[in-house]
Amino acid sequence: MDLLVIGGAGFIGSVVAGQLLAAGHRVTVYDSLVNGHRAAIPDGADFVHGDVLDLDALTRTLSRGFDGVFHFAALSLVGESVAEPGRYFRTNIGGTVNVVEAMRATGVNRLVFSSTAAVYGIPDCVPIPETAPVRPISPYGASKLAVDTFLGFAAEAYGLGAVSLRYFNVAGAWDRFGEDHRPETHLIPLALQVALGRRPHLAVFGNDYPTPDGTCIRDYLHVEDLGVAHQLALAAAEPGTHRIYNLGNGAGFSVREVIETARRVTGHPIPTVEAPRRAGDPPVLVASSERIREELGWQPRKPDLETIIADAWAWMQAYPQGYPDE
Ligand SMILES: NC(=O)c1ccc[n+]([C@@H]2O[C@H](COP(=O)([O-])OP(=O)(O)OC[C@H]3O[C@@H](n4cnc5c(N)ncnc54)[C@H](O)[C@@H]3O)[C@@H](O)[C@H]2O)c1
Ligand SMILES: O=c1ccn([C@@H]2O[C@H](COP(=O)(O)OP(=O)(O)O[C@H]3O[C@H](CO)[C@H](O)[C@H](O)[C@H]3O)[C@@H](O)[C@H]2O)c(=O)[nH]1
Repeated sequence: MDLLVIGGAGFIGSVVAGQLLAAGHRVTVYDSLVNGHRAAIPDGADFVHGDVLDLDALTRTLSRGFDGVFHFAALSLVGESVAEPGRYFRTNIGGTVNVVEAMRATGVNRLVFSSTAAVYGIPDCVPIPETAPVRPISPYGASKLAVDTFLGFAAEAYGLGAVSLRYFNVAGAWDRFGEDHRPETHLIPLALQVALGRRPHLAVFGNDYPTPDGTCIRDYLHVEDLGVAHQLALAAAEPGTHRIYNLGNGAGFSVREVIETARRVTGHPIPTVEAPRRAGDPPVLVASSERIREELGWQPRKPDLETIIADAWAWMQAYPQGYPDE
């Protein structure tokens, strides 16, 4: 197939683009490089340097003809979104409306969209199924929920076949592709940067949450398993239908448990300091992924936290400075 990966220079998009090429598809990456890296675009992919806010450039790109679109391009830092809601709504909602309008104008009708666990806010119960109430507590989560709502209407009005994948916490590495956000804000890569000697210590954001050790609990998912889910989702995208799937392993780990595991994997003490809570963080997020397991046969191959952290660590040791600067 001929596939467009929007945001394919980023962490998850580059893994999916690489996996699609390995599966024999033709891949074009569309990315503004605002946060991604040119060096993360897989060899063998065509590259268009463009912004999702540029409807003309998107339409020109899509008019080459594609069998499907993966849309990863977004701003995705919960804390930053609390300070800058306008920028988040413009890029995440406006950008996706442009993607869908450009698809409609060019007759491309299968889309896989990166949604998030952040749409659920503070859940009533865990693990969280797709039927749980959606009550985001950050502008980031609200922007992704608005897109999920829009995709339902677009499926009906335009005959779009859309799948929203609501990822929980993604980590790990695949092939030569790994996590290199700048600034890095995610727990696992930050812990590993401490182990590598790039940072003196790690801050633990909040120790008074209503959890057994007082720190936040998350469901960590290997990026390799997430990538496979995208291929299943594209195959399941039926014109006129919008499907939603949660993606996680169904097991929660506290911030302290993640740090303990990173200590074991790296053999480094990883010193920590206690810090205040970070704005917009729900205490517990754990996925029920029963729906995608049952309907699409998705099965994670690397569900355990130790493997996820070990793969991220191997990548970081191979590329201690991350991707080369542009
Ligand atoms: N990392 C996670 O744990 C996680 C969890 C849930 C959902 N998600 C979602 O998955 C997607 C990918 O996440 P990631 O961690 O790979 O992020 P990332 O920042 O590494 O990748 C996003 C890519 O989109 C590009 N981009 C951003 N704004 C753009 C614009 N206006 N025009 C064109 N390109 C633009 C960036 O340059 C970057 O290459 C995001 O939509 C994010 O919200 C991520
Ligand atoms: O230096 C740090 C960094 C993080 N944390 C804590 O570690 C947990 C995980 O934080 P991450 O930043 O790694 O991940 P988030 O849960 O904030 O974010 C992820 O899940 C969100 C859904 O809630 C969004 O989808 C987002 O894109 C995705 O990166 C949180 O409790 C956070 O407070 C720390 O204690 N110290």
